Amino acid sequence: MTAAEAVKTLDGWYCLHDMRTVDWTSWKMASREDRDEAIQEFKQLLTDWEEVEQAENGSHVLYQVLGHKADMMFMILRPSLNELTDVETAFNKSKLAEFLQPVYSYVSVVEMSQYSGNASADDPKVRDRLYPILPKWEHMCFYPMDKRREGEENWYSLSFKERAGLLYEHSKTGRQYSGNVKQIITGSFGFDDWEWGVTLFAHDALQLKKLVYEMRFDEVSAKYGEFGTFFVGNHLAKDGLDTYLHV
Ligand code: VOV
Repeated sequence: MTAAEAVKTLDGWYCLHDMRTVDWTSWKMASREDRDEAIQEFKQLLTDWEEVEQAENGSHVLYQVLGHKADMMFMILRPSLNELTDVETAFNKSKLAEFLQPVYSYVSVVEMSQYSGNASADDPKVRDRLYPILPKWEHMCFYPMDKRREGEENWYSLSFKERAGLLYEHSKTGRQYSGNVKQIITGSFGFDDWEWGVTLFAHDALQLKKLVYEMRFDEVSAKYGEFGTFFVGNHLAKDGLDTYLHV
């Protein structure tokens, strides 16, 4: 059997998803001054990140996660892995981070696969996909995924044409959610434990469930999709931090 052809990808900003739980016990035990200092310092960090976003050198969002898996979910985009590491390290050195436990992280890069023609990185629409300013919509969902390679169900031995056809069907389902769900697909081959990260934003949380459910029936997901841990949360704006961290 001849090898199937790999699809070419366009790759944009590097991406870190960083999930933390809050150690509420030690947060409550800290003095009021220490808590205030931690919040102020964190807000300053967010202000610095906002400047990066305004200069279109990266983007970030913060969500408050439901359930025990995490409390805070950051998604941070930067032009290089080095800059992403600098952001992570600066945050880890902050006072607030002393009260947070890292519980999950995911490293990837914004990706567009070239199944339907050759998109150019000079096209402004393509640039917006590769270097997205993340939406600050009410809800966000993140999960990693693989494409199966087991017996007859091996994505990586399908021809280019077969994969392109399946992804075309996939995109038709996705497009029905245009305006209601925004997806950002990040590739993580060689970077993390799964092959892609899926990040979805919605104004109405139910739209996330409806889209992911409907896609389960698309052949590409039904036959070839394998999924990791799901995280879902509500947008946490800078001016909501005092309320969130008030004890
Ligand atoms: C919100 C809707 C939505 C829309 C419009 C959409 C469209 C598209 C298009 C046009 C393309 C192909 C070109 C490209 O842009 O890369 C893709 C590609 C991809 N998708 Fe998608 N997808 C959506 C949504 C969407 C979801 C919800 C998922 C998770 C699957 C699920 O079952 O839980 C997903 C996954 C992917 C992946 C992993 C890839 C890369 C596949 C590869 O082998 O390279 N995707 N997707």
